[in-house]
Amino acid sequence: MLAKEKIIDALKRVKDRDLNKSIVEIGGIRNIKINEDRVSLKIAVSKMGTGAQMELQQEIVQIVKNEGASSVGLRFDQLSDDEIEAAGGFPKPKYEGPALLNPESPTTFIAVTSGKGGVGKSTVSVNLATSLVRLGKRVGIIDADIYGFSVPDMMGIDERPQVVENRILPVERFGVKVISMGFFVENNAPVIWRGPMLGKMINQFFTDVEWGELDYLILDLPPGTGDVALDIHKMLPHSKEILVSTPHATAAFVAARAGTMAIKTHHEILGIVENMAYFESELTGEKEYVFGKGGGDRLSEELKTEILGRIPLGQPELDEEEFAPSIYSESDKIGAVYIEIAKRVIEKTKRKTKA
Ligand SMILES: Nc1ncnc2c1ncn2[C@@H]1O[C@H](COP(=O)(O)OP(=O)(O)OP(=O)(O)O)[C@@H](O)[C@H]1O
Repeated sequence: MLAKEKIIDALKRVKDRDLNKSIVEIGGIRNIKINEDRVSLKIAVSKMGTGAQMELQQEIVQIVKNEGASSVGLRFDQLSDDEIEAAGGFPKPKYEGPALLNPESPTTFIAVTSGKGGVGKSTVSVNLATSLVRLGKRVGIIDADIYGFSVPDMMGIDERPQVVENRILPVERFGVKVISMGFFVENNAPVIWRGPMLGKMINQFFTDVEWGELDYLILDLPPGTGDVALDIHKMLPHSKEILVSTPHATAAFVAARAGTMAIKTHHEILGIVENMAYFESELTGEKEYVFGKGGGDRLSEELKTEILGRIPLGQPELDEEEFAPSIYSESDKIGAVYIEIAKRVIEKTKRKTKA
């Protein structure tokens, strides 16, 4: 008579093909009967009716025969969902896409969007990027606003990215690694970009650009809620969003639509930046609400998100050396507002970024 324990012991080596765990360990041995040298088994697996199950069957029969059985009767059973979970569940498929898009990557993606053009989305994108760098973060920016690639001009970038061994090296400015669609079109000519083409291009930015390690990748997206914006939303399932709006009621109303899209695509909205919020008189310090008041607050109520900051009207002081028309310096009043916004962004995304 064969010993049950010995057979179970031998079966410990056999692994459930999909859980990659020993069938004995996960409670797969449902029944084992021995009659002289004949063995009858019932074994539960995580997935029935697969090619892997056939293979498993042959392995088990062989092992039991090696233990001295003259015949082996084998039936299969399905492990319950609870048993599968208790066994640690199915291992995650190995990620094979670009490193930057790996959900496990420490990079936080922040898409900066607006309901309509001209509200300062690109200005906010570049100043958020430089402020994050000033706070010690590693930052990249993708200028994907196909209606006008303004990021290079705003940051005072004249050069084009170099290509080394088929890898695109982003242009570095103020410590920010910059890639703009504008780098790759002739004379910044307006192009008719269709969704798939744009998607391909952006995808290439993830695969072919040598970003190195980044804490934040800021995306300056086209305004509005068109197909293009929607495609990008879908392409970056774990991206967070910042909405830029002015205090004007209509601007806030259209921004709400962009916010609704973020919610639909399950993107977390980090908050709202209310740009051109007021004009502060240098003489009296009085605030003048040139574009009205309250748009941002209403938007924040509607989308149940906070206002990350309110940027007053005002141009950066031009530094002849740096010539970057839209970058506020650290000593600038508006630059300081951006630093506060960047701090709040870091605070809200802490879990994901490396210390
Ligand atoms: N707080 C501000 N005070 C004064 N001017 C500003 C402010 N923010 C942005 N601007 C100016 O407003 C104009 C539009 O800004 P920007 O290009 O950033 O907007 P946008 O929303 O990205 O527009 P588009 O979608 O058309 O590219 C620019 O000339 C910019 O310099």
